[in-house]
Amino acid sequence: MAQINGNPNTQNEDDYSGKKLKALPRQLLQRGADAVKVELQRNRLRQITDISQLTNLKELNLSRNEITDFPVEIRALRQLKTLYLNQNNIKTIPENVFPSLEKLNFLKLSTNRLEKLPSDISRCQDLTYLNLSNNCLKDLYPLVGLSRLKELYIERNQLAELPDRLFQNSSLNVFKANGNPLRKPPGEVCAGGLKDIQNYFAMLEANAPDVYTVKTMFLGNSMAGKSTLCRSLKEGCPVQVAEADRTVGIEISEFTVRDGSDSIRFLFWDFAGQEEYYITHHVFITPQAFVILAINLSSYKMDEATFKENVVFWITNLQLQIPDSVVLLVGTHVDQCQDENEVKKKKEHIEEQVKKMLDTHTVNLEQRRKNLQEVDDPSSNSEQINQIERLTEYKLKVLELVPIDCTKPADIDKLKTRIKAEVLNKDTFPSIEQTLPRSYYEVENHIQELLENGDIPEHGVVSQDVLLCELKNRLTTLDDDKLKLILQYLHRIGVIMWYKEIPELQESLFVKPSFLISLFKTVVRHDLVQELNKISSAQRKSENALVVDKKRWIRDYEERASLSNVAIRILVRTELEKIYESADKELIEEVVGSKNKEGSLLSLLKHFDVCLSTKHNSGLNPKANEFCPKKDWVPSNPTVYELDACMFPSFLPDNMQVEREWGSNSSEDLNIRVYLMPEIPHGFFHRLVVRTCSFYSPFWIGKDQCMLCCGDKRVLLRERRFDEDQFIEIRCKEIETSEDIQKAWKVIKEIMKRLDRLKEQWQGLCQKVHSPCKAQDCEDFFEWTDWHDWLEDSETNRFNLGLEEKTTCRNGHQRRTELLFPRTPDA
Ligand SMILES: Nc1nc2c(ncn2[C@@H]2O[C@H](COP(=O)(O)OP(=O)(O)OP(=O)(O)O)[C@@H](O)[C@H]2O)c(=O)[nH]1
Repeated sequence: MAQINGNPNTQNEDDYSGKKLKALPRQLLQRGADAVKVELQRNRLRQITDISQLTNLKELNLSRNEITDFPVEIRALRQLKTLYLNQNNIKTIPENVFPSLEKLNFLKLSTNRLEKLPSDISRCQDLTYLNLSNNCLKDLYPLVGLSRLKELYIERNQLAELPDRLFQNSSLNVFKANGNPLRKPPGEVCAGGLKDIQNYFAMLEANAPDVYTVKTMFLGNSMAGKSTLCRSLKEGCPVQVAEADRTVGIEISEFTVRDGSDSIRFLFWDFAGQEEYYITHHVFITPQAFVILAINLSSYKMDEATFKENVVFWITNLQLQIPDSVVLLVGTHVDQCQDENEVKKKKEHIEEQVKKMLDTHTVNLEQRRKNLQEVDDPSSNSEQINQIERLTEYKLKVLELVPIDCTKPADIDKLKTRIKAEVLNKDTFPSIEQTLPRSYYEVENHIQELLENGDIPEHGVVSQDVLLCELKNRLTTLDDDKLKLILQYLHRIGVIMWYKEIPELQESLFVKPSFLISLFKTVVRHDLVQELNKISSAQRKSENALVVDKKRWIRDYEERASLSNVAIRILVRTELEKIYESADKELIEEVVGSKNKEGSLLSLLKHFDVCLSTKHNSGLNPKANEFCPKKDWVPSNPTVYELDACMFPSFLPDNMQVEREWGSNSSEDLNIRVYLMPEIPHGFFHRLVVRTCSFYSPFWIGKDQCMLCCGDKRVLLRERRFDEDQFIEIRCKEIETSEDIQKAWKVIKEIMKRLDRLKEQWQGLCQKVHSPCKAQDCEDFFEWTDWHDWLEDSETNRFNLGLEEKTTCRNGHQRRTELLFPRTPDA
């Protein structure tokens, strides 16, 4: 059949995708009843008229167009089974469309501007897949009654409540709802999945109380007054914190404020301000948080450098990690400022600079969105455009600065009143109110009682079986399954810790999070060298270590950020004995491990990418499998237990070892640059290194470089932060044969997969992938837009390798394509 625009692959299939169409092509309409499947995605369609002529249409793809009004004519397509309308600008769907679509079973309406669903959508009784993510929906009641629905996606809408009848439907097996201001059930319940939601509704009483819970994080530079604020707010009066009593790691506390009949429960997380601790902050920073950013006003100088140090670092990190958080600026040490005028000026300076910073952020986002839309085929960038649009909506809220003197009761009161008012403001905190079944509180209260009565050891580490048994004795109506779901919820809100996903820790629960944190502090601390120096001869001898061993532990830590496992065992044991006087042997062994078994502390530190196992004396991971020529690479078991030491890449002083092993760069190196915008987040590179090196071998790690060996090939990973363009470079050396190329791309793919997964933890981060032109002095590059498809693609042959096609840069230099990307331009 002759066709000018479309590509009829089969007689019934009409492919008009990506043709910049503004109206339906005549040829298509002429097909009338012959058309069965029509692809019109990635065009510029705004209105869809005359489509009712295609009376036999079974599948219609109108995604990634510019449709604003729902195409009502669709109602005439009675044979329609599959309909894609995602990534358009549809605001409403009229009534009387869905009752006619009796056969429709797949409907994708994600990324539109829908505020409401038509009440008759439930008449679409065959619907099994429905995607409504990225809209502005507030109510899902119209979906009740869709009895065959199996998959429902409603992420990132404005839903506060979900209808319980929706979950009485037994067919539903996939349900995703993150990114909504949910209170019934709360987001932390939904995060557990369908079973948790069903369980929640099954337990929810008609008169279940509404509570306000606020996770409050105290951030700011060292000595800014965070602990003072935290403790004073809790006590309701000024509390003096001695300078020597610096926060190590994180401190957790809790208190409740009453406001008439309402009570607000605050969970306080006081983060230490010294840089050494930043590497563990990501473990505890969670979404939907209220952040109190403390700034010492007396030492604040009204210049760029102090603003950067005291404010920019924190706000940028929050913007990247939890862009929907609310930040209250608190200026401390007012009593040490000269007069009110100084306070006033400093407050104005900080607020002005913050405003500028947030405005620049918005302008940059807008600019980036424009750039992505102005390309020839904007739909190829639609994922990134969506992300930016979401970020523009999820603005970080920074509230007016409260200047206080932490030594004055009236000021503590003033701050408390201000915090209460902000927390109860629905515009600032839309999802602070939560409705929970009583049994959720009961479980929590019983755990506290068990701790107080000594039925759970003081440190709060308890096995799953013991805890379940104790709770079942007390709460006879709850079975194991229900209890486990409630415990998981308590883990998600940070009241207890239960890392079910770490095999070594599945069976243990930490019902006192502060205990776990105190363990972290024993090895991640600013004064670790001092602590190592303090190790006594008796402690040394308990591990059969000599004085020279102790000296080597200190030297290795200082020079290579490598801490011997023996030293870790001694430090943790000392700490446990200090806290609990006579800590039981079993606990010590569980936490610190032994010569043959890794303890839970190391499992956790590794799980959170804080450190990785190495040999004490080298940067090598000798147990990992090598990537051998002519043999498919098999990753080493990531849980391999190394006897010797842990390396903390964030604390490495230099790159000397890596540079020695790598040698010099060559213009022939395979070279990929992953640009991260607006910047590479603090800690990102080292976490990537930990993830990659736990899998590959052997490796050498430096301050901002890391070299991996795969068979006889060397791969370099490095962080480049020279100017505003910050990127992570992946280079591979000595690539000659087609086999070399294949192998190198396989390694790069593994690294990029880890990078991509890690990036998910920073919602505000965007990325671009380039391969620079290899010609000398040429500054041109090739942009790689479909790298994401490559990562997802399980059949590597979709991206052809080794076809010896040539690619030419804008300056006319040619290179074989597979040396730039793992694909040919037309693949
Ligand atoms: N005069 C005065 N002293 C304050 C004020 N706020 C805090 N301080 C003192 O400043 C010192 C540091 O306060 P902390 O609360 O320990 O500071 P931090 O931010 O928790 O410090 P890190 O633990 O290092 O992260 C303490 O000695 C406090 O007593 C204030 O408003 N006025």
